[in-house]
Amino acid sequence: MQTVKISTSSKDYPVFIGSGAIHQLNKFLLTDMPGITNISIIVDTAVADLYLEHFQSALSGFELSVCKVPSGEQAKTFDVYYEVMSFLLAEKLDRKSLILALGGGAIGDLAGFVAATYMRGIRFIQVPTTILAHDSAVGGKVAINHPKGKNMIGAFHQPEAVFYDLEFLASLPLKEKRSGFAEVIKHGLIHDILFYAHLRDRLHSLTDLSTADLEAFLQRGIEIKGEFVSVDETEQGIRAYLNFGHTLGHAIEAEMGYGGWTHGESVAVGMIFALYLSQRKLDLSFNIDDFKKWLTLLGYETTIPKNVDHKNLLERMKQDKKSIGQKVNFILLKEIGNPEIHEVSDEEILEELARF
Ligand SMILES: NC(=O)c1ccc[n+]([C@@H]2O[C@H](COP(=O)([O-])OP(=O)(O)OC[C@H]3O[C@@H](n4cnc5c(N)ncnc54)[C@H](O)[C@@H]3O)[C@@H](O)[C@H]2O)c1
Ligand SMILES: O=C(O)C(=O)C[C@@H](O)[C@H](O)[C@H](O)COP(=O)(O)O
Ligand SMILES: [Zn+2]
Repeated sequence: MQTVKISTSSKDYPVFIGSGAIHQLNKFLLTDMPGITNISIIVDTAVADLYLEHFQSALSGFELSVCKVPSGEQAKTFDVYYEVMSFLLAEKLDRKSLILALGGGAIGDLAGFVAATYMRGIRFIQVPTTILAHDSAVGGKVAINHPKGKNMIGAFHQPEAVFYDLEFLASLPLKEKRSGFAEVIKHGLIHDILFYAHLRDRLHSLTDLSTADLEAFLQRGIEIKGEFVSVDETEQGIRAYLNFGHTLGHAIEAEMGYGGWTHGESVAVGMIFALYLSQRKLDLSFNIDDFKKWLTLLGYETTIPKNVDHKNLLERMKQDKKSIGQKVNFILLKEIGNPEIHEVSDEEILEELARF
């Protein structure tokens, strides 16, 4: 098992990565988190069917309750948030209680936001079950969506630890593997040209990946994420680089109706768009056609669907959290591994969307 240490201004915590990682959780709770009164597991129904029994059998000596929520983006709604809050109150969680988020990024984001706001903040642990969650479980961004925009209601609240048991990943459908790998590729593009080159070299299919490769890719992704978060926990500056591909990506997700396209599928298209803008505005030297061919081989879409209205996308991008005074800011690349934030005018965005 590997451990990556995440160090932020509000908290330091470990990310345990490897097969069987959840079997270390009980010991961690007993030795590193004294005084826990009771624990609530927040889990989506699909993950519960697959893994809840197995997960619960790894825990003993605690008063446990289980709160099941819908799977996918349906979990990140105000109604579900309210239901979970009501559940925790009924279960009498207090300020010494613990929340365990068992699931993908949607569950981590929801449960983390619940933990951040229940009685003004209680402790939680991330137990990610998707590839994508190598990103979402680390760094403390927690949120639910608003119909007007992704993650519009949220907080920064770091977990006490992350237990990333790679055995969970075996049951992931291909679509979800693809979604997760978009963020792995993002981590390479924004920060580590050698890692990106290594991914290009090794990743020809998402179905025949060796466990060793998968583990190494996820660990490197987590390390890169940790580097940004440790310098800039609350996104005053360079943390925004982790948003590469998300300006358009989030607009696509919201415009298509949350869950229509997965987060990673939308981010992949958003990254291609940001690469075109990077060529236009920063003279990025990079073969985008070749990149698109690679993504196509891996099964990604490489442009927005024909029926999506460009003006609607622009309006959504104006509500992105990086937009200031209705001016849209994109994360662009000067070169691979070297991101910058740049304002892009409405005219430039619409022109590039028309060409896209
Ligand atoms: N907080 C952050 O820093 C951050 C970073 C990236 C993404 N996100 C958020 O994460 C969410 C996407 O995360 P996700 O892709 O993990 O989504 P998810 O939690 O919706 O999981 C995707 C689907 O896979 C299923 N699933 C989960 N684990 C499984 C398993 N082991 N086997 C089979 N099926 C499984 C779920 O039930 C769901 O249907 C988005 O809401 C995105 O905004 C947050
Ligand atoms: O951790 C971050 O910072 C990121 O931007 C990581 C993204 O992959 C993630 O999707 C995040 O939730 C987006 O944040 P938002 O602030 O744009 O909602
Ligand atoms: Zn993301």
